[in-house]
Amino acid sequence: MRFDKGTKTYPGQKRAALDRLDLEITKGEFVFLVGASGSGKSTFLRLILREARPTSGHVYVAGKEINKLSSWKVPKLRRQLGTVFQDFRLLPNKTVFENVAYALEVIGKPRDEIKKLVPETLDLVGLDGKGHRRPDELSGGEQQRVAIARAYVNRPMILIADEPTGNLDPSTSVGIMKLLDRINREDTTVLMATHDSSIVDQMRKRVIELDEGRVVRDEARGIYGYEN
Ligand SMILES: Nc1ncnc2c1ncn2[C@@H]1O[C@H](COP(=O)(O)OP(=O)(O)OP(=O)(O)O)[C@@H](O)[C@H]1O
Repeated sequence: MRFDKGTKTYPGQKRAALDRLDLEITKGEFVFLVGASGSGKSTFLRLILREARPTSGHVYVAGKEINKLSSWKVPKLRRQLGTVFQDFRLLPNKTVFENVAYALEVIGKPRDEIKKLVPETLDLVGLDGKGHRRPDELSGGEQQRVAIARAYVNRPMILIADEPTGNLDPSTSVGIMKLLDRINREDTTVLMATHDSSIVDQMRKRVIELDEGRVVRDEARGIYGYEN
């Protein structure tokens, strides 16, 4: 993924939420996106997901220029991007198995493949034997594992995680990070926006810090590096 002077100014705003960003994230990297509230992290992720479009400059994701992609091709792009959020976003009336299977049903995967892929992925995230439960019968950490399974079941090129440990206690968060690290080792790019300084300090991965829409720090094995 690459930003070439990628800029986003929201309608009616004077200041750009992202200001001429130049950076590249290559396949298989693990990247933390940090920065104070309002620094532009969500806007960065929204451009990649094409939930927003750059006002100027270029953003390339999975070899495509985001702004040139016709809207009917957007679902195909999003299939290559798994997403995980702070608030899990599971379907409450579906079981764990159904939540994960749903991600494959909507893209038209055949039933026999779904039957194979879902248990495999639940196993990978440490939820084997819990497929029949509903989200309210799981701990927060387990619910986040379901969300990760759902994001990963289709083996996306990039996993985007927006504050995935934001609702979890520190030891549960460590378990979630081990899982994201494992997924990264399978050659999936992981891009994680976070305010969790202890996680960033423990992992020592690439850290990109934004401030007022600009990159103010980009370190290969960085730390969180600023006060919340
Ligand atoms: N829809 C919008 N309309 C106008 N301005 C917006 C919109 N969304 C974000 N902004 C502005 O763009 C800037 C960047 O916001 P953004 O949400 O990307 O920050 P963030 O780093 O994700 O913050 P947080 O850590 O609080 O989620 C802020 O100044 C914000 O007020």
